Amino acid sequence: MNRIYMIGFMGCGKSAVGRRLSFLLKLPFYDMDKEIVRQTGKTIPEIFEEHGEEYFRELETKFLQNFKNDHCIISTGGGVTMRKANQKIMRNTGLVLFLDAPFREIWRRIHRDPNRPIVRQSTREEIEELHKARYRDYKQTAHITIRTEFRTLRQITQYAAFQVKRLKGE
Ligand SMILES: Nc1ncnc2c1ncn2[C@@H]1O[C@H](COP(=O)(O)OP(=O)(O)OP(=O)(O)O)[C@@H](O)[C@H]1O
Ligand SMILES: O=C(O)C1=C[C@@H](O)[C@@H](O)[C@H](O)C1
Ligand SMILES: [Mg+2]
Repeated sequence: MNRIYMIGFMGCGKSAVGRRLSFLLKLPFYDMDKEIVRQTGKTIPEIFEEHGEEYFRELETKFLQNFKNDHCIISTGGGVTMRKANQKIMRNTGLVLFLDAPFREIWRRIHRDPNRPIVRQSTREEIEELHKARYRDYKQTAHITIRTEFRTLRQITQYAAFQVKRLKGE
């Protein structure tokens, strides 16, 4: 299959870059978190509160297993690489693009957002640890890593499009 997956920590720019890339490459765009909210009829905080994180992780895996569309861009949830099964599905069904943003920038973007259960329940130090702990999985899962510091959304999107075309041999 021929998908493009955007991976990376919360707030790294997956949705913003994914949307722009979808215009540039003329591919439909999907946001995994939004699809899960649509399918369950619950918000992410509600899913975490009512069923716990493991249940949410299971929904993510089910989404990846059952999603049928090809030739599209999928912005994933920040914890999607926690499961090896998810890493495998993504690498086997498309190109995986990791947006590597510095933690202080990520924190600035996410720390006040009430819709992020993991951030709401943790200190800055704990979230920084989580970022560190996940970093290797993002790197290992990705076909393409883009460092976003000092780059505008437009520059990141253009670079992403260039790398995608290069890897597809276009
Ligand atoms: N390189 C950048 N320069 C300036 N602003 C950026 C950049 N990347 C992202 N942003 C802004 O940071 C915010 C978070 O980006 P976005 O929502 O795309 O992240 P995300 O990875 O999809 O986060 P999540 O899915 O966890 O909510 C947005 O307001 C976005 O416009
Ligand atoms: O980093 C995470 O674990 C998460 C990121 C969000 O995209 C959501 O998928 C959810 O809030 C969990
Ligand atoms: Mg997003």
